[in-house]
Amino acid sequence: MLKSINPTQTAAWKALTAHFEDAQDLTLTSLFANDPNRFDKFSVQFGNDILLDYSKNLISEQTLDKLFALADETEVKGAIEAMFRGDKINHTEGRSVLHVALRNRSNTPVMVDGEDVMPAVNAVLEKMKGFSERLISGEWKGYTGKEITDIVNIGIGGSDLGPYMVSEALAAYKTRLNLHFVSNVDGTHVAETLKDLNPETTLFLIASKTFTTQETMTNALSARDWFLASAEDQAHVAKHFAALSTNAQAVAEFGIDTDNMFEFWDWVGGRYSLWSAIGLSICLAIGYDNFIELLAGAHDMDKHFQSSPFTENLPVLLALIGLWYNNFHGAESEAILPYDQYLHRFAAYFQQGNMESNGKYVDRDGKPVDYQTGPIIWGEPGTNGQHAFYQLIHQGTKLIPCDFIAPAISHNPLSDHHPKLMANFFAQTEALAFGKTREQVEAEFTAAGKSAEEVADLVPFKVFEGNRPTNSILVKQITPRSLGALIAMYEHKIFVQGVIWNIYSFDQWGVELGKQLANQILPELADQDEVTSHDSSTNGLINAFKQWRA
Ligand SMILES: O=P(O)(O)OC[C@H]1O[C@](O)(CO)[C@@H](O)[C@@H]1O
Repeated sequence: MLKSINPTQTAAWKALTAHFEDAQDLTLTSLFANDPNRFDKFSVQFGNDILLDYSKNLISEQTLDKLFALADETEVKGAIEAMFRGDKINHTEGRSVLHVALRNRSNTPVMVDGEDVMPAVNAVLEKMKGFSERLISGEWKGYTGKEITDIVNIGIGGSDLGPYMVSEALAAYKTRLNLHFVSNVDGTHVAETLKDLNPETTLFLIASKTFTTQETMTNALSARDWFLASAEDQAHVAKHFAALSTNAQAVAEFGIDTDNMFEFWDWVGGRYSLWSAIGLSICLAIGYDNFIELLAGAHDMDKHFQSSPFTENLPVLLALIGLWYNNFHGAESEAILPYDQYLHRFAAYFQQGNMESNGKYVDRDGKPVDYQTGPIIWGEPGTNGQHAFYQLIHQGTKLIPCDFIAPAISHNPLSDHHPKLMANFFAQTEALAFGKTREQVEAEFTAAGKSAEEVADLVPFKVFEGNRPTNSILVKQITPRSLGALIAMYEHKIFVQGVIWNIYSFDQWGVELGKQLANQILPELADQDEVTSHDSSTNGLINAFKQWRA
């Protein structure tokens, strides 16, 4: 169990509060003007894969020193050790937090309740290898003897977002199998997905840690009905359905052959589970060897996180910088902006990763916090975002720290697309940091021959204040290995922030009430009787719904 330390009561927090007051007038323009070595000082490279430039942040060496002191006082180092050691740091569920064991390629023992989990981890990986190789090679045949061509992963939340994001991110490594992801309980999702598929050549992965999730079970039953409408014989299910779960009993009850069950364990959080059997769809999408590379990249980042001094530690640096804006500058959200079309689900993935982990108002003592915890995470790929919401980032009234992510080498080096993409990537952080002054705007207008009246009229709208902070994360190329490292970097960032905010990052009780109420409401929708059991708004809506369907 992690010790409860109120971060606001630390000396470092108080020092940061005073420092924030003193540093109000700091601008990125002056910080860069006063220090020609700022990039060298505030950038760090991870192997030959990832360069983090955090120089365009509203920080000085003093700011960082105080943030490192905060990490020390809140015992971040001890918390990292506790996680890797297998301590039950997910206190409210009484569980260890060991997604790092799933990618522990050095295979050193990792103990849970006195038992090394690595043999079980490796056994499931071997099973995933055999299964994915038989499917990809075409050796595995469907019930009419045809090769499988399409895989449908049915899962939601952590059992969908990670595999979907990675399969898209690594589409350049695609095998011959076509992957589909069904998550929403809205029948449209499964219906539209199955429309063009052939039951003879389709295999379903039912991905659910608990194997009780309403959305997934409903979609799985519809998929089974669709399949049996053609296959007719229940015995054929074994060739077309596999389960990824911790719940062997529920899998057997569903009728899936236990040979086709890929196990994982309660010490794997749903939103940290793409490294587990939940990653089977990734294996099928990009091949087992590439999946192992993904794990290896994450393991490299795990080692870096465990052993690098905080001053060079990418996840720690990102966490502390994020916290500086969240808790001192009052920023409410963070944008993740990948300049890579393949990463189009990256921000959506970390919406769950971050917001389900750190969206908590109760501290480790069970008391409400009196400071801000997890930020709102959002984002879309550049350059699309530039033509949609960047206006607000540049000239709006809200402070939105942004992470810009881009690969130096494209998988699709078509004509001059990549230089153009990258020119935008570099230009945006420069524009956000340094803006455009009134004098610059006036000079441009004058050079363009505008009258003094026009200049006076338009100048205010064309000024960019700048001083908008960004991190730039330049990746050599998006490969399975670098992507593994990138994902693990963000996972550990979330961990560090949760430790400092004195919250439990690995439970998600906040999703339960909605599920409970939906289960109460569902039977009320089955007849035409007027509903009176709720508040007037909920009753009114349910009754209007019933009337429209009558
Ligand atoms: O894998 P399961 O058990 O179906 O759960 C799916 C998702 O539901 C949640 O429990 C809550 O939304 C997530 O944490 C989890 O990733």
